[in-house]
Amino acid sequence: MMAASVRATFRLFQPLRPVPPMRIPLRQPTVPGRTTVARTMGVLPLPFFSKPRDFSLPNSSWGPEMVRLYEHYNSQCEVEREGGEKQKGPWKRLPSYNRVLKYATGGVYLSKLIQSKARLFTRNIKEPGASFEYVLFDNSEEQKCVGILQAGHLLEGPPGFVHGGAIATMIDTVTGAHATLLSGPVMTANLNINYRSPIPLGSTVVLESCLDKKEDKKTFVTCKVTSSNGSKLHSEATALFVSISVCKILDGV
Ligand SMILES: CCCCCCCCCCCCCCCC(=O)SCCNC(=O)CCNC(=O)[C@H](O)C(C)(C)COP(=O)(O)OP(=O)(O)OC[C@H]1O[C@@H](n2cnc3c(N)ncnc32)[C@H](O)[C@@H]1OP(=O)(O)O
Repeated sequence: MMAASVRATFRLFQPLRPVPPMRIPLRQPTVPGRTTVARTMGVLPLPFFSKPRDFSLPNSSWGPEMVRLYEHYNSQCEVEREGGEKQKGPWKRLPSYNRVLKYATGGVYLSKLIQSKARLFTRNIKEPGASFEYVLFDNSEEQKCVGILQAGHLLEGPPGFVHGGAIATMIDTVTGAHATLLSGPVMTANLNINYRSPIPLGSTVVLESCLDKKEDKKTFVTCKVTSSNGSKLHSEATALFVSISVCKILDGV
């Protein structure tokens, strides 16, 4: 019953794609002598206006390498043309929330309607810098997605190094977000990782996901994890994502 009503609601939010945190203006520009309040104020209850936290923005726990790489890609999200005019650049920063529903159009509202405790596990350690600090950038023209990860102290596997499962999680996150952008809703069907050299805990690494090929429901991507200056290969992976319908997820697959 619950699944059916959620499914009906979710259809309104298709297709799955990122949205800016707030699409509906709270207030429209004030015209002298007239107070204008967005019409939607009467439609949506006030708590729905709270802005979700975007975890992909710099915070005080980010080290110099994390900040440097963030700035490197972020500076290419908007480029200045001759004459000073700004236009979209080749890269796009992807926002990052603590609940998957918030990625869908209108999902911020849906996320609040469904009072589930479910949270995206890469974004649920309260202490900044303790686990996965990451930001994703997408380059649709080159069909590439890059993740910059600073691996915190709670991700330890072998003493002083990052746990292989945490590395797999981040490869799945970067390739999964990339495949979603390429093909819409997908699930990981296969993830194959070769761990080449350990990642020191606390270090910043770069994950680069590239489209290999698309065949009907299948999206094949490859991923490389390298040190922040690209000199060391830490891991390489291939992944297969299979397109699914959102209704299937809501029905419990
Ligand atoms: C703003 C940003 C936007 C982005 C916004 C994203 C935000 C969010 C961020 C978080 C990102 C986290 C990303 C995590 C992503 C998961 O971690 S997903 C969780 C882990 N994965 C699972 O639990 C999947 C479990 N498996 C399944 O549900 C089903 O087996 C599958 C994978 C959906 C496939 O089932 P199906 O739809 O029935 O597919 P089926 O018809 O059997 O097969 C289709 C084709 O795929 C092939 N295939 C299926 N499975 C396999 C396999 N394992 N190996 C090889 N081939 C296979 C079949 O042979 C078939 O091939 P063809 O015959 O067509 O050539």
